[in-house]
Amino acid sequence: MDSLTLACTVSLLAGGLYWFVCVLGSAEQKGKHAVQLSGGSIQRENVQDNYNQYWSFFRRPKEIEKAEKVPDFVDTFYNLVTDIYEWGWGQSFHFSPAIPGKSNLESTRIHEEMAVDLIGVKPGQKILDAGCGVGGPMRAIAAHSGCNVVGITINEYQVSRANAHNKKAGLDKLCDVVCGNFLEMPFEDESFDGAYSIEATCHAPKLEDVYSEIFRVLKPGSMYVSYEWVTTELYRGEDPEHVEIIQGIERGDALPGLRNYSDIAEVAKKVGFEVVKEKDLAKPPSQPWWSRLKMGRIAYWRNHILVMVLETLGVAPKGTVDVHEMLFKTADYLTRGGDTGIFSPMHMILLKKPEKSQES
Ligand SMILES: C=C(CC[C@@H](C)[C@H]1CC[C@H]2C3=CC[C@H]4[C@H](C)[C@@H](O)CC[C@]4(C)[C@H]3CC[C@]12C)C(C)C
Ligand SMILES: C[S@@+](CC[C@H](N)C(=O)[O-])C[C@H]1O[C@@H](n2cnc3c(N)ncnc32)[C@H](O)[C@@H]1O
Repeated sequence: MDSLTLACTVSLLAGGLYWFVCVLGSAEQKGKHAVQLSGGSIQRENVQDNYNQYWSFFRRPKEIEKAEKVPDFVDTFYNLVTDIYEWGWGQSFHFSPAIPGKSNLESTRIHEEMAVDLIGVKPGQKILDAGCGVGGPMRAIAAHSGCNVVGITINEYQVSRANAHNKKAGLDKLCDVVCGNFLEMPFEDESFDGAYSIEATCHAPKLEDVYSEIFRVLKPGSMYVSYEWVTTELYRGEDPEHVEIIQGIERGDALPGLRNYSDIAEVAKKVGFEVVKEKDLAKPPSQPWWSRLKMGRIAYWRNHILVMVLETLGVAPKGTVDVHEMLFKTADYLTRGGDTGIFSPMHMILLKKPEKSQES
């Protein structure tokens, strides 16, 4: 082979590799690239062990029932998946109904803005994002409403990602992120003008515990909206296929147990909220939220090959392939949950903390 042919072959191979890794594998919002996949706050040599530990929770269902263990197991889960989510989905870790003619990014933003519009807050007021992830919703909501948003997440790595994104977006004056447990928040009573949570409270072992904390930190007369993960009226506990789908969703998403839609308002009333509105945003005429998962299937295969290559080369930590495979399977359970109509990730509930009565 002459030197010209060799040079051409080498540049073609290098170009192909660059295209495969950086172009095909690029992050939706340039948040993460495949070559940067990590285990969050877990040291790279411990990623595999942590993944095995995560699964062992499900081999001992009694452990999951022990409420105090859940935040740790959720934290481990987010160390394992945060980079993969950012790389393959974007900075907003939730679903939204597909909107004809709109991109995924636009539909996501519309779904987020709806949350803050519902709680009727004014620019300059302070609102809480309970379970804020890396802050995709927080930035959209701060920019749209002009409110100061304080987010809380159990995962330290997400705090660092959210802070970096906030700064880059020029929204660090409006957005603050705290690492903590939303079951016992480090905030004063009656210190927020509003609150929202997007697909996050499903991680609480008892919904009552997180709702009562949010109730405590809200000022009287202010509102809270939540997009809840629930089983719908079509779910039948005696149908083995339904049980398989729901268990698949729970295992692949670090959930201590999905609740039925009919339980949500009951819990809210029990802790003192008034229920203003309740609606499953996934129901027609909304377009399927799961179509984005279905359309992504080819990309998941490509991602899987890429993750295998990167793990073999020692670029991605050992265990990344297992985590990716878990997500791959989870995407299928979620799609089946959507297709059968037994599951919704966007059961919206709008709540109000009552004004103080004259006597009190
Ligand atoms: C609210 C939660 C998370 C919801 C979603 C943001 C995530 C649920 C399943 C995730 C994914 C599944 C398949 C992955 C794919 C195999 C990979 O190549 C790229 C990332 C995925 C698309 C990933 C992205 C995020 C999800 C859609 C829960 C945890 C309460
Ligand atoms: C699926 S993500 C959604 C994040 C964000 N709402 C979004 O839509 O991008 C769930 C979030 O809830 C947080 N979370 C779960 N359990 C928590 C707890 N006990 N305390 C604080 N945050 C928690 C996770 O750390 C994660 O940030």
